[in-house]
Amino acid sequence: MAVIDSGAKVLNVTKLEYAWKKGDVPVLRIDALGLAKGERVFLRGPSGSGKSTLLAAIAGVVDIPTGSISVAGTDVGQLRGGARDRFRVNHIGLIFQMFNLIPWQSALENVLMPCRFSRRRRERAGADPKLSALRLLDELGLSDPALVSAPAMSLSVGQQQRVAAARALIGAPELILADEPTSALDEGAKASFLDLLKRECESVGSALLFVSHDRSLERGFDRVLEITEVNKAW
Ligand SMILES: Nc1ncnc2c1ncn2[C@@H]1O[C@H](COP(=O)(O)OP(=O)(O)OP(=O)(O)O)[C@@H](O)[C@H]1O
Repeated sequence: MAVIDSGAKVLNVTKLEYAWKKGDVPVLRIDALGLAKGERVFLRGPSGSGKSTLLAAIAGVVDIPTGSISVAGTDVGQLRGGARDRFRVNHIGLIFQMFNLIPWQSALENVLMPCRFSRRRRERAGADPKLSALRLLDELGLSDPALVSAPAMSLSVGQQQRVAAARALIGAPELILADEPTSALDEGAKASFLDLLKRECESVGSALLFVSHDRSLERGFDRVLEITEVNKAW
């Protein structure tokens, strides 16, 4: 069980309304959604119900004309351009379906990427970020030096997924957003990856919002939310 400080919210979504095109019917209408510090929440829901759109809004990838989203006490919607990008790398770790690794860079270089762009993440990664990256990779099951130094594109899907998780976790961002990162894995690999991810979030103190339509994965989370109950637009 994660240590949850219910007084300190890492994520606060209030009266959010979002449509992909101005004038279209909104895909998201959320009155209130919050995550406490260190809390691990499983958000499930059918295909097309707005899960990925919600994560994009929280990450500040899309603009929110109505409502507010605060992450670690900052209203993401109030940040513009480069400031929003800097905020994202400082405070949020992302694990998406396609992992978004830089294919020609090594596994280790990919994990260290947030530390290159964020002094905060670098400082929070300890005296030697490289050692932290190697520790995270090791704990996520990637310890073979040949794999650690191999270009990301030469790794298997499961290995790439571990690299993406280590990259999200390095430097202990307050919030990890994971969008179906297990979709390409078999059942056994899904469960063990998820156990590792939850354990690592707990060890670095990050809250986790894990999105999936796969209900077999929801065990062991602090809270399970059904998006069709949270998202009134659905
Ligand atoms: N880039 C986009 N431009 C326009 N519409 C989009 C875009 N991305 C998603 N949508 C639409 O928004 C709605 C919600 O999609 P979203 O991807 O958020 O759902 P989801 O619950 O994550 O689905 P899945 O489980 O299949 O990934 C859908 O109707 C989808 O067609």
